[in-house]
Amino acid sequence: MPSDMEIVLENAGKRYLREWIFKNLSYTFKKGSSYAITGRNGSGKSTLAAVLSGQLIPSEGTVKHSIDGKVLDEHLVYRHTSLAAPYLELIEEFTLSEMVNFHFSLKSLEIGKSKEDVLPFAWLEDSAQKQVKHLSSGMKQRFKLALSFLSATPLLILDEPTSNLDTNGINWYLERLNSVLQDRLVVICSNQSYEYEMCRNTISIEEFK
Ligand SMILES: Nc1ncnc2c1ncn2[C@@H]1O[C@H](COP(=O)(O)OP(=O)(O)OP(=O)(O)O)[C@@H](O)[C@H]1O
Repeated sequence: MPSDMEIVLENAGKRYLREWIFKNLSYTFKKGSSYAITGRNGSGKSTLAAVLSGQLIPSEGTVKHSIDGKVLDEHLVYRHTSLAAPYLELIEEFTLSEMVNFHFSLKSLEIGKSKEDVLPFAWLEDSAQKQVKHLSSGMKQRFKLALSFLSATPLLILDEPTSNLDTNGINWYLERLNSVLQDRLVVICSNQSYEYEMCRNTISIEEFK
């Protein structure tokens, strides 16, 4: 079972040049709970996801990640985080098998899973020798989600999780999401209620302008 992750934001704000994307955000994110970050296009959902994943540092205020009660060095947050998003690319030249091997040389697999389980989990077992660049957009999204779902990280952030997925893919996503909600801290950035309606908490980023 992944460790216990907590993220505490205190008066956090992020600005690009003169534009404040969000301000005065104080919030605690806890393991075993799930959080939807909602808001219109361009409102700052992905920016907040980048702060939560340790990729961006707030322009004001603080963000503190801790694992099992110990505060993490901000440079180490990425090791404990899985982020799946349409704008994050995989290594396009790799075959899917190579991508699985590479990804899980950096991250541990969920207990009870092996690398051989990853492609069947994503319904991609027939594409093991295909290059990532030759996947369809929906296949690629399932692959990205599968790598995140199966990584034993306490923090799982999904930005626009069902983009490019068809109805079967959306049901696939909902089932797999359900199975990780209890054990991890899950954050979903979305405008589509069906993607996040199982989340216990909703943060409307537009309230923090
Ligand atoms: N690196 C950057 N430099 C300057 N502005 C940026 C940068 N990254 C994002 N922005 C701006 O920050 C604002 C919020 O963008 P963000 O991608 O976080 O929104 P979003 O809510 O995720 O949007 P969408 O629903 O369209 O994905 C936008 O105005 C965007 O142009």
